[in-house]
Amino acid sequence: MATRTDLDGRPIKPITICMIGAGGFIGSHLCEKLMSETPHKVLALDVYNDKIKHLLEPDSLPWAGRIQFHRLNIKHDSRLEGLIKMADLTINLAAICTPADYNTRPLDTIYSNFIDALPVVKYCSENNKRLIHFSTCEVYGKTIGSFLPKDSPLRQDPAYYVLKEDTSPCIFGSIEKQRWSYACAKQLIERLIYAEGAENGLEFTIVRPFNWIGPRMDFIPGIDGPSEGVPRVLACFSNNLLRHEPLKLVDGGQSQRTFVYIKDAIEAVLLMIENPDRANGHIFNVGNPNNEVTVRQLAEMMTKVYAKVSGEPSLDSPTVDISSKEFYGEGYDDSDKRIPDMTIINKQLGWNPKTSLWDLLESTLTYQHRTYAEAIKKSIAKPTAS
Ligand SMILES: NC(=O)c1ccc[n+]([C@@H]2O[C@H](COP(=O)([O-])OP(=O)(O)OC[C@H]3O[C@@H](n4cnc5c(N)ncnc54)[C@H](O)[C@@H]3O)[C@@H](O)[C@H]2O)c1
Ligand SMILES: O=c1ccn([C@@H]2O[C@H](COP(=O)(O)OP(=O)(O)O[C@H]3OC[C@@H](O)[C@H](O)[C@H]3O)[C@@H](O)[C@H]2O)c(=O)[nH]1
Repeated sequence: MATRTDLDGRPIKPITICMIGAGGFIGSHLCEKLMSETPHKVLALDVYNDKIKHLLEPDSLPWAGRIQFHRLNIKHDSRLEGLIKMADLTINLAAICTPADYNTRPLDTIYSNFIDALPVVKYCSENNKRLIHFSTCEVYGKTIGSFLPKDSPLRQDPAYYVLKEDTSPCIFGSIEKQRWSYACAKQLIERLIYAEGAENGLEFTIVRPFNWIGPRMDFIPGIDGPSEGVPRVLACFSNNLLRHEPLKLVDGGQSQRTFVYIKDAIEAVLLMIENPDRANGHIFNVGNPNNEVTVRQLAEMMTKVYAKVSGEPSLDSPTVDISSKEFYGEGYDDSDKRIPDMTIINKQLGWNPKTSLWDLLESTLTYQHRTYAEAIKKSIAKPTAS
């Protein structure tokens, strides 16, 4: 491998990374990138390894020896501190992060996103280890603009909706709207990490992902996940398309999101890993402000793209409306709009997303079709046990 240099032209020294939650969607892509393009070592911690099996076996892989899987639950495992001590950098991805859980399992959500992250922060701080912690764009909550009258011209003014790391407030709903249990827990762990930096000198970077999507995201209910499970929107809509069912639009699909391709976003994380002087002490939005759609538009686009990649015609009525109460249950609420400001990440790391929404959906739905279409056909054909 040719000598790699950082953004300031200095050679990059190989490091050891303790990656917690390495077996998830983002972790699997980050491990893949680190193995194929860098000399770094990864201690991969998770309760599952299905999504990184292809990187762990067989032993003849070119990166064998550079990635080591440790099956552990950070809630109760005394090996955690030792593994953090062995590494130069810890990346914490572990979390419950599917909205269907926030209002139905608020205790698990708060424990996972705040309490379980505490020892990770503590061990990094006490052992002078650098930490990259995954937070979320949900810490912004709702936009200021959403509180303006519907016909206010100010709603069109970016000052009322663009989300900036250092100036935007965090606006959540009332306590009974348990949707915000996740965002609030993430906000508090961000504040704790920031305080560890300020008072005890912890070297940290906080990442706020804005709807990263791509292959291996979540699960397809009944195929590689529980049949009653509700994953995030990409997997929900993929599941509907694979089963030739209408896509369900929660409360009419009016909420807006910006989607970024996982492979673009992983480039940003690699820049953070390899440019500590530029990344330490910062909170970074990582998203694609150019890929904004309403959820309804996302459904329409996915329907078109899926017809193209599968060669199967779409339904006459491809979508159906459903109330949030019916879909998610009591206590659901939603972020209205999420446009990331890119000033800080541009200035510090020179990063910009590249992939359009159409292109990222095309490669992702090609993957979904190739991975799941046969299994779904078989599961539908199989008579159900009586
Ligand atoms: N994907 C996105 O767009 C997005 C957006 C905002 C924030 N995030 C944040 O990024 C991080 C990773 O998200 P993801 O999309 O890869 O989710 P994911 O659910 O695919 O990955 C999380 C991984 O953490 C593991 N994990 C959870 N609790 C654990 C524990 N106690 N011990 C060991 N492992 C544990 C899970 O098994 C899973 O493999 C999360 O913190 C999430 O909140 C992701
Ligand atoms: O089948 C579905 C699923 C979801 N939706 C809607 O689609 C939108 C996006 O839903 P997602 O499940 O992807 O989750 P959200 O964007 O609301 O939150 C996510 O954002 C950032 C991360 O922290 C988390 O991964 C998650 O909380 C929501 O408005 C939701 O109500 C549907 O209309 N139909």
